[in-house]
Amino acid sequence: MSEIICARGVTKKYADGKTVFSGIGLTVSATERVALIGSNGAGKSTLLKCLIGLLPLNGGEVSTLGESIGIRPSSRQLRRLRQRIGVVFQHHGLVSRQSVLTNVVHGKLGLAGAWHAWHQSISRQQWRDDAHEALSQVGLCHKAAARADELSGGQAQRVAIARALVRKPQLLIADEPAASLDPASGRDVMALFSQLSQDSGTTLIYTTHDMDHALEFSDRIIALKSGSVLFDQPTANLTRATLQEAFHG
Ligand SMILES: Nc1ncnc2c1ncn2[C@@H]1O[C@H](COP(=O)(O)OP(=O)(O)OP(=O)(O)O)[C@@H](O)[C@H]1O
Repeated sequence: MSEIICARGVTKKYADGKTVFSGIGLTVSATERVALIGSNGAGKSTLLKCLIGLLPLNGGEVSTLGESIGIRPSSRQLRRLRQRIGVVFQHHGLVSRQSVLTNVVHGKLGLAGAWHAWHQSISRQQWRDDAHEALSQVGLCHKAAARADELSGGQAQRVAIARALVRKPQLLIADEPAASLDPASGRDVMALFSQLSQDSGTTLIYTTHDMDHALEFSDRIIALKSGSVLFDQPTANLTRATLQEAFHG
């Protein structure tokens, strides 16, 4: 299987001088579903952002989707990279007063030639068609005309997933996508992510504190602890007891 992420010796410090992690190495293969676990402050979100160029590194190298991100990636490299990645955060970040469809169309912004395309009515219709398709993938076509602030938390998170999918990404990144949802809605959202990534062969990397979500929806689990990788194993080799080590002591 081809590698789509290869990180070596990755070190990250924030401006206050605190080192979040150092010397992290990992690879992710195409079509893998990877759960990143660890207790609060372990550095999961920071590592995700480093892997996709949202945060600069202080040391080491990352190659993601063929783009080498060193300490100073060019803005062109970062733009190319971001066009091929869909990101979903814990808080959906929808524009509350706009329709669900418009929110999904927003996922197209930032793609190459997006503003030029928007000024051509054929492309605009194409974008709406793509947004409807993404909404049907998350089972919410019937909500296309609703305002975003009329949705439940679980529905809003599914719309955020559709907004990421409308870019037809090669890599889906989800930072605690279920953390603000009730247990049933959270599980539904994770099951949806997992299914969509398997159906389309899209690589999925997500962070979670929920051991069931890690065990049920990943092929591999990477645990961060005390600034380094505690373990990086196929999920089939792991038990709840091993996962607990990532959260205690
Ligand atoms: N912008 C920032 N400036 C300074 N320190 C930061 C910043 N963002 C995060 N940190 C610190 O970096 C460390 C790792 O934070 P990060 O959010 O990556 O951890 P996490 O594992 O995702 O935590 P959680 O599970 O609570 O979301 C924490 O100590 C945090 O306080």
